[in-house]
Amino acid sequence: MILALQIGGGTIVALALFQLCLGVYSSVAAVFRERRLDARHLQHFNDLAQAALRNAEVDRLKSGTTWAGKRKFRIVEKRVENKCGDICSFYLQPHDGGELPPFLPGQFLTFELPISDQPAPVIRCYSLSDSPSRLDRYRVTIKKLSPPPDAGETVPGGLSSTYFHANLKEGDVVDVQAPKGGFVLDLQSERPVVLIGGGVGLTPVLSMLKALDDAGSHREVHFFHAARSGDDIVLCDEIREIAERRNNVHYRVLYSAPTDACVEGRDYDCPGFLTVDVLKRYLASSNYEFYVCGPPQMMSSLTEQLRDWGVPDSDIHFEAFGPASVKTVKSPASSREAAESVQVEFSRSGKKVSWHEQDGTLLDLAERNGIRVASGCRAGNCGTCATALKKGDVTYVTRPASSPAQGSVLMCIACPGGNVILDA
Ligand SMILES: NC(=O)C1=CN([C@@H]2O[C@H](COP(=O)(O)OP(=O)(O)OC[C@H]3O[C@@H](n4cnc5c(N)ncnc54)[C@H](OP(=O)(O)O)[C@@H]3O)[C@@H](O)[C@H]2O)C=CC1
Repeated sequence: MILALQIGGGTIVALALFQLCLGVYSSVAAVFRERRLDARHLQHFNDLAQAALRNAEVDRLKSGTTWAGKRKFRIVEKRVENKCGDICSFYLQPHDGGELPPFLPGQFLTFELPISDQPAPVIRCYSLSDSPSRLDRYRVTIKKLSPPPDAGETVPGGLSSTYFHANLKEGDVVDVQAPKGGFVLDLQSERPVVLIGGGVGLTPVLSMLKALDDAGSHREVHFFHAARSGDDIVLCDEIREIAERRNNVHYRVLYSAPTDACVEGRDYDCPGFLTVDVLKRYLASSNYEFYVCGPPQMMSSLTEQLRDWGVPDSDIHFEAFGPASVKTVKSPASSREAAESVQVEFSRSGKKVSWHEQDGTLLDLAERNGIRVASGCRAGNCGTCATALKKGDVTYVTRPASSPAQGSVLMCIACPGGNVILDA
């Protein structure tokens, strides 16, 4: 009921704002038409009206008119996206038949999956890969993670991605938390933007591109899409369709291991890895906003190279799920003697343990000592591992996607800054 009222209220506010902007735009347009002023002025007012709408929408989303906790969604379509068959899109609609709140481009959904043999629901985050303006269904695009080729049979594949691919089918219902995440495109900016997607990491940046397209943005956009070959690449037709329609959007594909069937110049633009040297071939300068999502090695090397090229940190936006791969902050202990340790007390479990730099994050330390802490993305995005800090300070090894509640810390990306007591 509250949810329905919230959504209804949000929709009414958005509609009222839309009508207001439309009214202002129409009357200004009429005046300009009468006075026979040129089309550039009309375009300017059109842009202003659109910007006002975008700002209102961003404010509404930031204020959180979505849903609390988990909500049931039905898988209405499952679509294999690549030749290898290891990447599938899942289209989701609310099982309650209610409204689908919009999201910010780049955000993700958090799933709670009842995987058999697991002591508790498995929590995983997947980026939304479609346009934020689509209010009929959400889409996530998931790669089935296989064990490394030389791992033998002892190492399992990705727990959650295997569950999605092998167990979930059209008609099934899943528990989903509302869209969240701080890796979002700044829709208010007018600066040129570079969107970089490596492998299935293209999903959040594809959503960003679609948001710009839907908004009719005139921003200069360069989309770089890195994949192994034509067998692995996904959703490129959707990007190509936008790039062909819009002069301001430029699309380049890189294959690191093209097969014999891949033709350079037709299927892809460059062989090899995406590096800053490649970017320099296509970009006039480093003065762009960069949004990067891909495999950890690519994220680390590319963000480092961008910094060396002189791109300020404020213009480098990235996201990685999984153990922190792009370090933005020095671990507190890196400035200390390796032998020095601090005491970590897990008060609820009644355990006190020493922490050294090699112990990693507080979540790693807790798990190694048999302390169960619910966790999801392990990258400071989903907030599942937020735990009350009763005493002491922590330092984050990567930027948290959003600040945890006052007095809580995200254990998956936190290291102790001295002796600490945690409510775990
Ligand atoms: N919101 C998020 O945070 C999301 C994150 N992801 C992450 O994106 C990643 C995508 O994985 P996957 O699809 O398997 O990607 P791939 O392993 O297929 O990698 C994509 C491309 O990047 C290349 N690459 C590897 N290392 C580098 C490097 N150092 N510099 C430049 N390019 C490099 C690969 O080359 P080669 O393989 O030939 O070495 C390949 O061509 C996953 O780690 C996933 O967790 C995915 C979705 C959403």
